[in-house]
Amino acid sequence: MRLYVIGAEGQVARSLREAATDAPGVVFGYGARPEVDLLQPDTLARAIDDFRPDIVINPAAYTAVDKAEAEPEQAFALNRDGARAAARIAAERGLPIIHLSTDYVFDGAKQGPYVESDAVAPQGVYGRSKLEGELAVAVANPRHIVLRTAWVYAPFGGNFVRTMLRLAAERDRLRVVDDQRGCPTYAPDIADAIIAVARRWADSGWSSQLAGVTHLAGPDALTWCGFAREIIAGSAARGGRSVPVDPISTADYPTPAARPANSQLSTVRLNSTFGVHLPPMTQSLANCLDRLLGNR
Ligand SMILES: NC(=O)C1=CN([C@@H]2O[C@H](COP(=O)(O)OP(=O)(O)OC[C@H]3O[C@@H](n4cnc5c(N)ncnc54)[C@H](O)[C@@H]3O)[C@@H](O)[C@H]2O)C=CC1
Repeated sequence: MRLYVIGAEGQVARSLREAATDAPGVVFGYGARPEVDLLQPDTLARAIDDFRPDIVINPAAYTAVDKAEAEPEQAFALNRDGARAAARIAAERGLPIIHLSTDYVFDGAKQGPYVESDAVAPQGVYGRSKLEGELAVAVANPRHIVLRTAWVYAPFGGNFVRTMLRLAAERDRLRVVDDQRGCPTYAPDIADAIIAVARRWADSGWSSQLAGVTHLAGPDALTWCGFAREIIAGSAARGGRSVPVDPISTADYPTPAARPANSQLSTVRLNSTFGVHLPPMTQSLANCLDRLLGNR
């Protein structure tokens, strides 16, 4: 099975690169800027023609949620138009595409986990651009799987876990939002899940039941404050500084982009359609902290 990944250094793309060393029977190709730039789709078309994959995977995105409010053109250029171009290039070559999207397509008003058929209502530019990307991918390529993930963290890249560890080293107390709830998702778990989804697809062949949106997120829902406390406790257990984490409200921490109060994702479809189950948050966070704090 040959998988072509757009991007190489993002949290998910780099995790796929790492997973490649432990994925028998899978040959990976990658395209990163400047050679492959989704804003110049010809570069992607050439790279795909060279590599000849069985499946294209698109984790590349404009992911700066707050900055997107000030530069919507850039967000839409990549998250909608770039996504459409990648799906079309795959479709023109008879290839399926696995595309990554976000929990921020929801408004957060629901009580409990969101399922794939729930109404979408993004609160900001980033969420709107990703939602329009989902729709554009579906129109451009009927053989698509959109995997909506959430609250992504990894031992590398810009993410909440690394920010909390840095702040804990600099400050005596942390104040973290306690009225937004979501599912932290470890990028290496996303990579394993993408490979499992691709294998399922390759082994049993395409069926239209696979198409559409599937939620791919960690099984545990927490608030940012709750997650921060887990991170600090895990860090302290590995010799890091232990600092108190005080709960604050979203109103106490205004940001340019509004975020959903609840974006917990149900993974029932991921489990039943693809047979994929992500590890518990405690296990994945421990793996991340072990890598970050040098315990392995
Ligand atoms: N980071 C998060 O918390 C969440 C991410 N997601 C989605 O998951 C996917 C993966 O996210 P991450 O790996 O965390 O993102 P990231 O921000 O770590 O990486 C983004 C990637 O996009 C690439 N990229 C940017 N502009 C490009 C261009 N013009 N051409 C080609 N590549 C370009 C970058 O080089 C980088 O590899 C994205 O679709 C994102 O929207 C969904 C929910 C939460």
